[in-house]
Amino acid sequence: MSDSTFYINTTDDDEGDLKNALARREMVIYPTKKILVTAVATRLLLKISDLLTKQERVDVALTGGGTGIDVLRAASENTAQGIIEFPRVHFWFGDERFVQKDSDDRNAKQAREAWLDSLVRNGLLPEENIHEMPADTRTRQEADVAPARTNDEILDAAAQTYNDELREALAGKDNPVLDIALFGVGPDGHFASLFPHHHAMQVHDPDVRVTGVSHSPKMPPLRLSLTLPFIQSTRYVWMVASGLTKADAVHSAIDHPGDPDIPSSFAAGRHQTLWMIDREAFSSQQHLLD
Ligand SMILES: O=C1O[C@H](COP(=O)(O)O)[C@@H](O)[C@H](O)[C@H]1O
Repeated sequence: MSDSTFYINTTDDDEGDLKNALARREMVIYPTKKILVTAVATRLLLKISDLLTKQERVDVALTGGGTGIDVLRAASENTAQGIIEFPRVHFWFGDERFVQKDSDDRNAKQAREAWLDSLVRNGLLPEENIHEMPADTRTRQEADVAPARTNDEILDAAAQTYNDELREALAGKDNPVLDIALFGVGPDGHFASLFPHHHAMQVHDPDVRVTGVSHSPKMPPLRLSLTLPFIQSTRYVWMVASGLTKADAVHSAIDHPGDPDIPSSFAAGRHQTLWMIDREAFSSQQHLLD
């Protein structure tokens, strides 16, 4: 394969049901991780700017994870930031590690350090436009010795808090959903904090936007996540993956839409479902381009 960018599938940008959304998935393959994260950051900024010409505010869910945070770092260096009226942009999170607010594990802390804090410092983004998921207000020691039932109750309350914040904030929009949601993919195929066969995958009620995730197979064990129905109500769902360790997961997600073994195979947006990956993450599907 040459060092070019490849597009697989196309979408007609029509609204459709979940089956159609899964059938209309697009994929863009970039030659390197560096080009990938720059391209995703640029696309994100341009899409926000485009949407702001048509609507009053834009709501974006950010992701944690190595590649996801690199995208935000790339956004912080991108001159296209200059075309965006950030006071009309609200940043949310697709999932969060339920740890103390100052923990380096928190996706929100990493996202702030990579990009959001610099927007606030430079007077571009109002602090109140950053909607962090709740943090664990207990000490780590207290959380470690708490009974599972207590943890579940605390997680449920935290999920309800973020659910209500989303519901109230989005209520004034013509379409009370997120506009763009960015997600990373784990080697096990998880996205957000939705892990294979985990109870958090069983939420089907579209009014339940957020769920607690206990006993996460990836550390830390307590998490919060947007639910599948809420993610699938989002207009633009963008998946980002890089590196050889993600190749099998990406392959399975694309080959087997709607497979509970691979949560990211359920990723779908109402207008667009776009996978953006680098060549290493594509290596299991190389035959499609040969
Ligand atoms: O724990 C998480 O993992 C996924 C994937 O992260 P990566 O480092 O393997 O790219 C991430 O998307 C999610 O936000 C995060 O909480």
